Amino acid sequence: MTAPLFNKVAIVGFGLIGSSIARCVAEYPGLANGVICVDRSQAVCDRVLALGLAQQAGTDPALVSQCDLVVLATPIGAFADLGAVIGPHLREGTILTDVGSVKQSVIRDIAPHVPDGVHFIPGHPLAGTEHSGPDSGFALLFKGRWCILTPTPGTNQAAVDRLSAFWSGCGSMIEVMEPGHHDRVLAITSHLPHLIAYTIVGTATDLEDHLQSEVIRFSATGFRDFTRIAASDPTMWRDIFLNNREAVLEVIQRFTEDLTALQRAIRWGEGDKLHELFTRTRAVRRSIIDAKQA
Ligand SMILES: NC(=O)C1=CN([C@@H]2O[C@H](COP(=O)(O)OP(=O)(O)OC[C@H]3O[C@@H](n4cnc5c(N)ncnc54)[C@H](O)[C@@H]3O)[C@@H](O)[C@H]2O)C=CC1
Ligand SMILES: O=C(O)C(=O)Cc1ccc(O)cc1
Repeated sequence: MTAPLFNKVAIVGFGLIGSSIARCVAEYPGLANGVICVDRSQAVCDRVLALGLAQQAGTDPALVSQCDLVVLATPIGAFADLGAVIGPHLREGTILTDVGSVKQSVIRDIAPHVPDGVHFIPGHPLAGTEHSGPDSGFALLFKGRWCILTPTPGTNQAAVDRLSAFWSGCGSMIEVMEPGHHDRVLAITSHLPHLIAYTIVGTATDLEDHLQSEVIRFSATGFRDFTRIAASDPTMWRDIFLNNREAVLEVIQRFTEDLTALQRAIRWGEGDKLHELFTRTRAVRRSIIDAKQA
């Protein structure tokens, strides 16, 4: 039998994503011999042990010194402090990665704390839900989903290959990308849609208060889909918007211009304009579904 890719994996921040990775390690052979949980919440550590998701769990960052793969999976606002407390405990040869939704800020916050001989490879699985905490994870979360790695120039290629193999073993497809490009792509495909969902649900709730009406009670499927996204973790999303500020502001500007053009088309009864856009967007949806089935 060949040895697993890693001996022990430390997962720092054991919520939806961290616990899903741990479940992959438990369920899929060849990834690692064991998992150590590091979480600032003792209640989370107790729950992780009760669920049998790690062999050891605690709040002490020094636990990472036993591991050859360390995955940071807290909200990204915690990364700068976390880098400072974890850095001194990393062993030479260890791969340090993360799952944060923004990549340039993560590199800014973590890289200064990475000791020589430790391979820092930022990552982002494009998979998740609106739920949080160790009970909400599941091993199939990453199956058939992209995982983007954004190594900086000079990163050891063997370490990148080893981390790629780990994510492949979790069921992901791997893409390597420049961090700034990642942040611009995610601003439009993930961050703006979440901002729109938060806005629509907020607007509808305000309207409901104002009109003393039942906007939410009679909401149709479209609105309900937005409420799912708008139920996502407030701390995580606050950190994403504050840390991908420029790219998000840029896409908000573009979106606002396009929305204004639609507003004008509705005001002036320009049905052809509306129809042409809706035809194009329907084709986009179909191409996404076709690509998934291919
Ligand atoms: N939720 C999602 O759909 C996705 C999230 N991500 C990224 O994954 C990361 C984690 O997200 P979730 O798993 O949803 O979060 P979560 O809220 O489910 O879990 C986060 C865990 O981190 C712990 N934590 C917070 N600060 C800490 C600190 N300073 N030290 C140690 N532990 C700490 C919390 O106690 C909690 O157990 C975020 O950076 C997010 O951007 C990436 C892809 C999808
Ligand atoms: O729940 C959803 O629809 C998501 O979009 C999950 C998600 C949230 C954040 C990410 O960085 C990646 C995926």
